[in-house]
Amino acid sequence: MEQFLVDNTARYADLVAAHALKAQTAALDAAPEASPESDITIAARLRPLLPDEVGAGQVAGVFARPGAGGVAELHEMRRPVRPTAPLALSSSSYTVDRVFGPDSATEDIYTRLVRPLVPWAWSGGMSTLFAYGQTGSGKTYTVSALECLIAHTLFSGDLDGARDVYISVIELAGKSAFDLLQARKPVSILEDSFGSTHFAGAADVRVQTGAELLAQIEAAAAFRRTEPTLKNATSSRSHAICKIRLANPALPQADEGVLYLVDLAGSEAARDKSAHTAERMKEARDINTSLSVLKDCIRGRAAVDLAGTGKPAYVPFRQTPLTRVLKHVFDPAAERACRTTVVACINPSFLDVGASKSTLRYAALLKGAPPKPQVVRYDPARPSSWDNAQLRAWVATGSGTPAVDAALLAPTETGKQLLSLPAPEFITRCLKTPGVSTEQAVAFQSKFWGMHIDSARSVAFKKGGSGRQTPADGADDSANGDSVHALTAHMDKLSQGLCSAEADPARRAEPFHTRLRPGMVVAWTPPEGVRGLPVLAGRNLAMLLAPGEDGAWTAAIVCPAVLPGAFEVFIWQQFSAAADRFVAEVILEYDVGSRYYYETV
Ligand SMILES: Nc1ncnc2c1ncn2[C@@H]1O[C@H](COP(=O)(O)OP(=O)(O)OP(=O)(O)O)[C@@H](O)[C@H]1O
Repeated sequence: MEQFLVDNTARYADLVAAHALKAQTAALDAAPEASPESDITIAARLRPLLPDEVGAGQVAGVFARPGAGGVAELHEMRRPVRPTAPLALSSSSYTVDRVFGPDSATEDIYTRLVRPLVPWAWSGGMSTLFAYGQTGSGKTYTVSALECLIAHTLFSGDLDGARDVYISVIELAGKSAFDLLQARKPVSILEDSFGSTHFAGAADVRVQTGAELLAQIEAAAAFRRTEPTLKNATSSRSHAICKIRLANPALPQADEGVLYLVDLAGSEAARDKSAHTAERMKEARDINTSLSVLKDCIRGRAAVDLAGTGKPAYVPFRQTPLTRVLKHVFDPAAERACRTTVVACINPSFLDVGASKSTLRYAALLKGAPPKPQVVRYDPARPSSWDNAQLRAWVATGSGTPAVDAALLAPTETGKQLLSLPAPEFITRCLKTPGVSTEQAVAFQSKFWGMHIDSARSVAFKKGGSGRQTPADGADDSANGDSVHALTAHMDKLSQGLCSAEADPARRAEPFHTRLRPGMVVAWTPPEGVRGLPVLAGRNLAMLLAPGEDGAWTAAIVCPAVLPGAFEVFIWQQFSAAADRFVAEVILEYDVGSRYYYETV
């Protein structure tokens, strides 16, 4: 096909020129400008043909429709079925918010569509910029230039107030994630019990000037893996994600702003891969897999927009690390408002019209109305919904005798912020109240966390029941309770030795009580009035250590840890209990990066 096009380049160019003439005389339907209120804006950027492409006789096959702002036109010429039939053009058009032609500068894209993301994140919102398109279409070129402009705006002094700015940069390749600010140290992508995504183990560097921010981005770029391919001499073989966190020191109780800048790896058509080695082929497979899940999420998100029809929506964002990071863009249950700008990058060559069509199709699909963020309403059973006054009122009545002084425990924090507080800090604050013992403080912290876990579980069940996201996208609900307090999402498959699951799959079907073994984590029922052990109001976990006499087991307490959603084994807090106190197996995996256990989804 490519040879057919090359052989007929002159005819193709004539047909395109004739089409352009017709289009100019026709009335052009002006595409609507991107609404400033819209939560997602889509740009298409057509890069210029590069000198070597022009040298090879390639011509453009994708154009910005003149005067129409947001319409891209593509022209294909197919080999006729009958050799004597005249060559004809098949033209199609796609509408996005704005199409930037080959002469447009990155500053144009920034001013029109990207700049509004910065004040949004500055004021505590979540903003995301991502560029996608086929390999060699200009994603890295565009994102790097936009990063410079964003760094300038963040430190220009034009935005109200002061923010502490932190940056992390990671690379996602297949199922692995690497910290580009720590010389490619492996990290994990974890989801906490509030549904937020974390780069566990990644550096989070504070920067105080635009130059420092850019220096970090440049340092990270030096560690990003690129390889020469047929299409691009410096092809990125992975997705790069830069996360800029904006903390407001004047309002510590407010949500932090987050700005994600994502340069996706490019998709490759079969002919782009003809010279790939086995290793390049594997990379290409991983890239195409994660991009195809991204497309499924785009499709799912579009289906959510049709939710008024009663059609249940399925957005499979938990399937790959990439879509887990971009979850807030697609998640129908997201609680935080999020603004997104997508730049669909296009190589305009007539040889790549098929790939450009696919890029534009998904861009157009993203243009639908975004899922509305849910309003977090006060729920007395849900600590993460409490403001400071509601939290303090509960502490005054729910912390035992003597009551913990709420002003000392939570001077400014909301319920969600107190849940995020490291356990030792929580306990230290409780101990500031005269008369409060360590046991009381530990039990109170456990009760508070237990309440959060239980409320998260009931939210997950409600969502499942309403036909929205079902627990953990098909996770084994009986084993892990639900998707919300199953926070995990390990990128690297941890070895069986680091996982509490039964290693032998055949044995997993056996009744739970016949499978008890050292290392297994179980939910258990503590006896009434047990003393000296932290007992949670909700589910209690323990790790079995060794069988004892009369069917009893020695076990160690497993408690919620400092990092939200993580668990740690209190190996020093052992107890002995009859096997009938153990009610279900709970599968935890050990994360080497954070050194905590996480429940598997
Ligand atoms: N708007 C543009 N103006 C001029 N040159 C451009 C433009 N966009 C991209 N290029 C050039 O095109 C080539 C490919 O660009 P880039 O590496 O950004 O592509 P990519 O989409 O990131 O590719 P991959 O997915 O393979 O990493 C580079 O040489 C780059 O300098």
